[in-house]
Amino acid sequence: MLDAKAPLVAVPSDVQSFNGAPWHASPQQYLTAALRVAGVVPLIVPALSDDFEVGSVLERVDGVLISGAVSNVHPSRYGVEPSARHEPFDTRRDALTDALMRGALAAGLPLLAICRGIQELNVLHGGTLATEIQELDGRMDHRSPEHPERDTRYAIRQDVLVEGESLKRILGSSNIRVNSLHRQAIDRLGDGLKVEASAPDGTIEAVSVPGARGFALGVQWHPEYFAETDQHSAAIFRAFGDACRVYRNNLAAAAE
Ligand SMILES: N[C@@H](CCC(=O)NCCCC(=O)O)C(=O)O
Repeated sequence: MLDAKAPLVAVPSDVQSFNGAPWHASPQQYLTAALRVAGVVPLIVPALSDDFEVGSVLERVDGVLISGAVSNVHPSRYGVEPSARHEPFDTRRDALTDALMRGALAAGLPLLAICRGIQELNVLHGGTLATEIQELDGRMDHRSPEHPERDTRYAIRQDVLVEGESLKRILGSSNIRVNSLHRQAIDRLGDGLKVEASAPDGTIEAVSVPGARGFALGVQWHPEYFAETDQHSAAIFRAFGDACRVYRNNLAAAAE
C-alpha cells in the first residue's frame, strides 16, 4: 500500500466502445506495474484534450507513463496517407499523448513510453512508422501468437541487443529477452532520439531522449506485463519510479 506522499503519474486513456458508448480506459497491467513496482499512483487522463489544458494535469503529477494500445498513430501525424493497413485509429488518444509527452519533456517530468508509446514518442520527434513490418524483407514477425491465454501471448520470447548506455545502466545487461508484440515499428528515427536497443532484425526496440532534463525512455516491448516477476521488466519500472520520486522531492525542496 503506497502512502500519501507517493508520486502521481499521468496515464493516457484509450477510447474504447463499451455497450455502444465511448469509454476512456487504460489496461490494468500498466496501472498495477506503476503501483506495485514503480511505487507511483497512476491517474488516468481522459482523451478529451480539446476540452482542457493538459498543463493543468502536468502541473500536478510527477511523471508520465504512456501505455500501449491496439490502435495505431494516425499516419497523417507523420505525413503518410492513411489506409486500412494503418487502422484501427484513436485520434483523441493521439492528441492527448502528443500534449502529455510534449509537456513532460518541456517540464523535465520523467517519461516512460511503452509500445504504442515509443511509436508516439518517435512521431512527436518528427520520425515515421512502418506498418505490417512482418511483410518487409528480412524482418521477423513481431506480432503476438494467436493463443487463448493472455500470458502466452505476452510471453517473453524475443532477444534484444541493448546498445545504449542509459538502458544498459538500468538493466545491468546488454542482452535481454523481452515480450515485444507489435505490427508497426519506428521507420525513420525522430530527431534527437537515441537508439537504446534493437531486435536481431534491426527493428528499433528502445530509444531515449538525450536532450531531456530527466528520465525519458521509450520501449517497444511490454515491461508492464511481467513487471512483478521478471527482473528486467521490473528494473525499467523501478528506474521510472525512482526518477518520479527524485522529481517530486526536488519540487518539494524548491518550494521550501
Ligand atoms: N498498435 C501498435 C502498438 C501495439 C501496442 O501498443 N500493443 C499493446 C496492446 C494493448 C496492451 O496490452 O497494452 C502496433 O501494433 O505496432
